Amino acid sequence: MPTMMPPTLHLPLLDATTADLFFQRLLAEGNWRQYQLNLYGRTVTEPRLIDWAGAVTYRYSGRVLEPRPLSPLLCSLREQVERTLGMRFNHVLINRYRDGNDYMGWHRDNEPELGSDPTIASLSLGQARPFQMRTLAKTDPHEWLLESGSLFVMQPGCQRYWQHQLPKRALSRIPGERINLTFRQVQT
Ligand SMILES: O=C(O)CCC(=O)C(=O)O
Ligand SMILES: [Fe+2]
Repeated sequence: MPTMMPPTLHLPLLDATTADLFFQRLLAEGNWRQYQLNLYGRTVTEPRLIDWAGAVTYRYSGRVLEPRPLSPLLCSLREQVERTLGMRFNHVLINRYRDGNDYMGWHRDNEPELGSDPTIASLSLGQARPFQMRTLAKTDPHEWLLESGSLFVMQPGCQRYWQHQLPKRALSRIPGERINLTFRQVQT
């Protein structure tokens, strides 16, 4: 049976020193919020903190993320990502995982506002963490280690035919904090 791989790119974008500098500055400047979600009638606390910025409203996971200007720091990161990929992005969703207990379960980024088959560019800063993808048939996941400063790109096909997750891990393996920025193009 042939092994299918999702159409992704994984490349180094920032050196370790620069990545750490951006990590520290984002930690300090972020407007971090931990949300409560309503899951089948139960209220659960989301196992991570989030922040965002973008020129347009983005309806994400049952909430409305109002437009917010990108800080100079976020503009500079977006510019590096756009220059590297030759693409434009008008929104950035920022996830902060305090340690291995924080995670994001299996999902697709398939909100209608992202268009039918988007490219999503994901920049990792801080603690390296495994990231997994599996087909909709839930076949064995592929796994990558997303290191600080690396850019992981989910190209068209990924949100249509694959799910992804950032799994929970023992604190002994994942003691540190990670920030992830996902650059998206929200349709207007
Ligand atoms: O933290 C990550 O690497 C994944 C984040 C993600 O999947 C998302 O924001 O939709
Ligand atoms: Fe996602």
